Amino acid sequence: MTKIKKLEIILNRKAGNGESVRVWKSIKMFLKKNQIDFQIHSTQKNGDGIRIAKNLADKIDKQTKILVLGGDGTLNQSVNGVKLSKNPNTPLAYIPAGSGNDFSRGIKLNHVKPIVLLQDILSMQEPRSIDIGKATFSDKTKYFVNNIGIGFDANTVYTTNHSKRKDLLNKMKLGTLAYVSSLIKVIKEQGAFPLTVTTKHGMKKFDQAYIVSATNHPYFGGGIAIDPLATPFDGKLDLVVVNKIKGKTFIKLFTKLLTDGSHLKDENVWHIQSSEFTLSSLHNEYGQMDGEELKPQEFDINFEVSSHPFWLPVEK
Ligand SMILES: Nc1ncnc2c1ncn2[C@@H]1O[C@H](COP(=O)(O)OP(=O)(O)OP(=O)(O)O)[C@@H](O)[C@H]1O
Repeated sequence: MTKIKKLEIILNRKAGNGESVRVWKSIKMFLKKNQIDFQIHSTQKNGDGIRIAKNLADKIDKQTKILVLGGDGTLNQSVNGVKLSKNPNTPLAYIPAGSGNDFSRGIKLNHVKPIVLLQDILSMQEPRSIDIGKATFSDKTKYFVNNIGIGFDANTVYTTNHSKRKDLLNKMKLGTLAYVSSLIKVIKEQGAFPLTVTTKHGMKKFDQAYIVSATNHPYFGGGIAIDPLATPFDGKLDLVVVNKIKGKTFIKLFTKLLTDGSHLKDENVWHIQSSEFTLSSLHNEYGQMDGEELKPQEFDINFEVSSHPFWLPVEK
């Protein structure tokens, strides 16, 4: 194993309802045993990941690697922090320790044990480039590793986060139950909304959009393959728009979504792959980015595919 000088570790101790602390204990033991120098930077609140990653990337040297230990939200913040720094192409290493871990699933690293992943990360000489999304809002630019959703999935994220029972169910290791009970509420409450998609080939209008996902890889919501055809290695983003449907048609489509992915062929689903497109909805809707809430708003977002170097042993 090539010796690196130091690991700067961004740790979210709240990620994965304690999973990150469990993973961190085993990693710490390995680092101490192998006399690898490290410094830990714990996030204390939302937004800390951006600040810490920016500060670290501002003064990074060649023998130091930044390692992110947390869930998709912590990785999102770390990528955005690096992009704001003086060295926006600073590679990031990542060990998933969240609840959903959709990014690691999307790059097919979710079955790799943390210590095995750490050994690969330490020995890598060159980082690998992986697609990420770049979203330009009217007032800001944000990068995302998984997806940005408007409507149904975003409403589910919002409803779960604001559910009074969430903390209790999480403590009882029943987080999925919180998600399912939110899902039932959202199915009842989420309405259709108008959406305009603009690509280099023209404009498409939807009067009854219901699920809208601009995605870098197949997964949202902790392993639901909204877009089985998406890959973070093709230099494109995918867009899936599902129209509002009811009753048996909805159940049939939902079953396809949760089982064999054939929903993409359904007449109520529209799917494109493109390096750039714009989404516009003049309707107050919930939004989510990598599982984190975007406050309800009228969306007007330009999407472009981008990429970032990662210390991650991925195969295309
Ligand atoms: N010390 C802290 N206390 C409370 N919240 C924190 C703290 N540190 C970070 N956060 C916030 O915790 C949230 C969740 O983090 P993260 O997404 O990494 O974990 P997760 O939700 O368990 O994983 P996943 O997104 O993969 O499901 C993020 O919004 C992050 O800003």
